[in-house]
Amino acid sequence: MAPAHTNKLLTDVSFTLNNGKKMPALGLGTANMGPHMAKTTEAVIAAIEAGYRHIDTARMYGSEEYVGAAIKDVIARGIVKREDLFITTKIWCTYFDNPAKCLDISLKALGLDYVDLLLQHWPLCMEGDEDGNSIKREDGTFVFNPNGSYIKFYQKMEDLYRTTDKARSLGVSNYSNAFLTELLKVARVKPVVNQIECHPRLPLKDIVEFDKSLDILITAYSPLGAAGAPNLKLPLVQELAQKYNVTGNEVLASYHVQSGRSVIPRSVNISRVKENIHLAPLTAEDLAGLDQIGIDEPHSVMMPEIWAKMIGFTTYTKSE
Ligand SMILES: NC(=O)C1=CN([C@@H]2O[C@H](COP(=O)(O)OP(=O)(O)OC[C@H]3O[C@@H](n4cnc5c(N)ncnc54)[C@H](OP(=O)(O)O)[C@@H]3O)[C@@H](O)[C@H]2O)C=CC1
Ligand SMILES: O=C[C@H](O)[C@@H](O)[C@@H](O)[C@H](O)C(=O)O
Repeated sequence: MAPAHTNKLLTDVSFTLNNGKKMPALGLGTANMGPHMAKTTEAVIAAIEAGYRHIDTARMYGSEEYVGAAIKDVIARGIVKREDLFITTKIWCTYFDNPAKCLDISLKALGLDYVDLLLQHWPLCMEGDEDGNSIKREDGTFVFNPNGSYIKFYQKMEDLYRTTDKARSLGVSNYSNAFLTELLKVARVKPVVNQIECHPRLPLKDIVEFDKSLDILITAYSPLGAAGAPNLKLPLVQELAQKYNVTGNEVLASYHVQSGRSVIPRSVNISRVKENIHLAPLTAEDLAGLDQIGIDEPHSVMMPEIWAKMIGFTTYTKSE
């Protein structure tokens, strides 16, 4: 008989941030919903009913309105109180000069007075249209602002954090060690989180170890390898799922949680959202085996190569 997974649930684990606040380890991602956007509300409601307390969104995703509708519903039905939830949103790169405007739009869309965590989405400054959308060239590439500074962008977010009650914690996303080092030379508010692409094919050990040494929590995005969930096909993931009687999704989430990282898988499939909540008791050997996949052949699924180069991701190879 297959050994049972632990009775411990991913939804029961939380981490203490460097400002003393707690962050639930498992969050639901809401990016790239495309034609499934309308299902976001249902997915977030299902997640909260199943015990998730952490939802990840961003102005750039267009999902905040749908997340907001779900929050309104679960609070109205008495399932949770606002203070039980941990809501993250992100300032898009076109608002580098005015993050306050972006946050106000986000809060209105979410129907909230504050978010629990506000992230700088990328350490990049982009040209935008009047709605804050990135301007793209005909070939699909983004137009960067040559005079924009990612550090000044973060400092404006610090002002927002220090002078309003609209963000309970401040963090960054897609920061390499070189960019974080430069930021920390002048930051008055140390980021609590660095949200990065991280999974067995891109373990980014250098960033994971550096951020840990600074007490900056990693949140792992694209844990399944993004659209089509290609990481579920990794033989070691399948082997560990069988060994611990869990799903591949649970192995890929437990890989982070057992290593002290939060993780934000996305799904609009309600049964997947509800069922993939068991913590697999992965051993140090299992974790090292999963890391080794991407140490041998690092592979990003999300980060455009040109962006990676601009922001100092030296271990990066190429997108699929
Ligand atoms: N800070 C940043 O720059 C970034 C942040 N993020 C955040 O991280 C979150 C997660 O990353 P994301 O890139 O969305 O991708 P994930 O790695 O979470 O993969 C999501 C995809 O996997 C599919 N999937 C899940 N389980 C299965 C299964 N058992 N079988 C088949 N397919 C499956 C989902 O389909 P289905 O819905 O049908 O289950 C969905 O298409 C984002 O939603 C966002 O919140 C992501 C990218 C960049
Ligand atoms: O092409 C760029 C990338 O897709 C970028 O837009 C996303 O990774 C985004 O940051 C997200 O959070 O989903």
